[in-house]
Amino acid sequence: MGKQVIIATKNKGKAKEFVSMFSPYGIEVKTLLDIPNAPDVEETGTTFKENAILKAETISGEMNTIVIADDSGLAIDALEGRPGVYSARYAGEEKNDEANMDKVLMELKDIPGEDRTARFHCALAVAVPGEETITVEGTCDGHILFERQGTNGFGYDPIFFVKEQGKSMAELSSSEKNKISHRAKALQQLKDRIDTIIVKGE
Ligand SMILES: O=P(O)(O)OP(=O)(O)OP(=O)(O)OC[C@H]1O[C@@H](n2cnc3c(O)ncnc32)[C@H](O)[C@@H]1O
Ligand SMILES: [Mg+2]
Repeated sequence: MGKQVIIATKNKGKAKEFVSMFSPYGIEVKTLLDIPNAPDVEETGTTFKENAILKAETISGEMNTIVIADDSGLAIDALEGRPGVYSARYAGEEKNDEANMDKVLMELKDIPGEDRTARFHCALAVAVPGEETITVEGTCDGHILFERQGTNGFGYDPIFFVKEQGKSMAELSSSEKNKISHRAKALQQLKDRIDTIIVKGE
C-alpha cells in the first residue's frame, strides 16, 4: 500500500518503462509528467552521470523528497560516441525521435555493417535529501541498422539492433526490452537498495 518512487523525467517512453520495471515490487511510479509546471532542468553536464545527478538533485531539492533521474543516450563508435549526451536533441531543440534517427542514418550511410557498432547508456541518480546522491550505470551493446525495424519502444529503438535477441530494440516486447536494456541493467544495481529509493509507505 502506497509505495512510490518519483522519477524526474518528462520522457513518456522512459516513464512507461519505469512503470513496468517497478510494478513487480508493487511500487507506483510518479514522474514529472504527473506534476503540472514541473521545471525543465538544463542538462549542462558532459557525461550521463553528471546530467542524471543534476536532474535528480534539482528536483529533489525543489520537492524535498527522494527523487531518481535517468540520463541516457546512444553512443555510436563510427561517430566518436555521438549523439551521446545530446541524444534527445541531436537533430534540433524540439526533441524529434524521427528526425534524430534520420540524422544518424544519413551520417552512417557509407559505413559498412561491421563498423556500425553502438551502445545505449543509462545513468540513474538517486538524490536523497541530506544524503550523498547514489549513481549507477548500465549499457546495452548493439549496432545501427540501415533502416528502421519495429515500432515498439521509443527514441532510437527502431534503428538499434540487439545481436543476442536477433531483433531491433523496437521489435522486442516491453518485457523483453526491460530485461536487457541499459535502463534495466542500471536499475538492477539499485535492487538491493530498493528501500532507499521509496518515497511513501502510507
Ligand atoms: O531528460 P528527461 O526528461 O528524462 O527526457 P529526455 O528524453 O530529454 O532524456 P535524456 O535527456 O536522458 O535523453 C535521452 C535520449 O536518448 C535516447 N534514448 C534513451 N534511452 C533510450 C532507449 O531505451 N531507447 C531508445 N532511445 C533512447 C532518446 O532519444 C532520449 O530522448
Ligand atoms: Mg533530457
